[in-house]
Amino acid sequence: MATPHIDAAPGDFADSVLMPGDPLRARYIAETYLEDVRQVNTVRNMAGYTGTYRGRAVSVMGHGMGIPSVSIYAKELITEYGVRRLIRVGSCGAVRDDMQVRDLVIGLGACTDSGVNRTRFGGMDFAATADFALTRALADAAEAQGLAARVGNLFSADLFYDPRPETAELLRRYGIVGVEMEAAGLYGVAAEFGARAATICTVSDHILKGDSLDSTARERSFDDMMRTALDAVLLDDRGESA
Ligand SMILES: O=P(O)(O)O[C@H]1O[C@H](CO)[C@@H](O)[C@H]1O
Ligand SMILES: O=c1cc[nH]c(=O)[nH]1
Repeated sequence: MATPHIDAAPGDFADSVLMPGDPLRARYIAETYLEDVRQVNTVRNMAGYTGTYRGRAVSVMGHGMGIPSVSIYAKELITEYGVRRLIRVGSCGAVRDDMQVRDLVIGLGACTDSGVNRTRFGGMDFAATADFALTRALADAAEAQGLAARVGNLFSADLFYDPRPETAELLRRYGIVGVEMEAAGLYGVAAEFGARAATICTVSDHILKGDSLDSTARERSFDDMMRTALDAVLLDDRGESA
């Protein structure tokens, strides 16, 4: 049944959904990697598509920017459309000395300055962690393609433009592998509503070194990440049926 934010019909989404922040990245993934693809969401131009990848039904849909936005879409996909697996395919900033633009990172956990998980978790600190098997499938899929992917803690920021000059250095000291804006919220939604979630990101900029990719590159050049996420769905299927 349609929601205020998704006008798809029941059954329009596959059980596994890749979710970039950018709906145009969703369109690129659908048009480049899926067969028999059709658009299943149009509301607010938050494009959603369903097709097949190597014969398996997969959906891809944008989730917008920030935890409030991803929380709406993830919740509705899980509770109204029966989605069981959500893989965020994002961009992120790097802070570590040993990282650079285009590195791949997988978010085993996600720290945050957002209060949403305390709100949902009775005022206590919720450890926002990805689904282990799905995370392992992402790591295995990257390795199978010969790609190096760093697995670790993300930082999901409420503010893209953080006014605190000390934040990036603090995150560097704690070994944060990527600064983005949604994973901690996505993991909280998945825990609340009983689904499985994971995150893979491509480094789009280095916050301390000052390197940065342009918007076109962020929309349509993260193919290693996209293929890794799609292959991870297939690998995860094998784990679930074992
Ligand atoms: O490129 P996406 O997936 O949107 O991810 C990152 O980019 C946006 C900020 O530019 C935020 O959504 C952040 O999480
Ligand atoms: O949220 C984001 C995404 C990319 N780079 C950042 O610094 N933050």
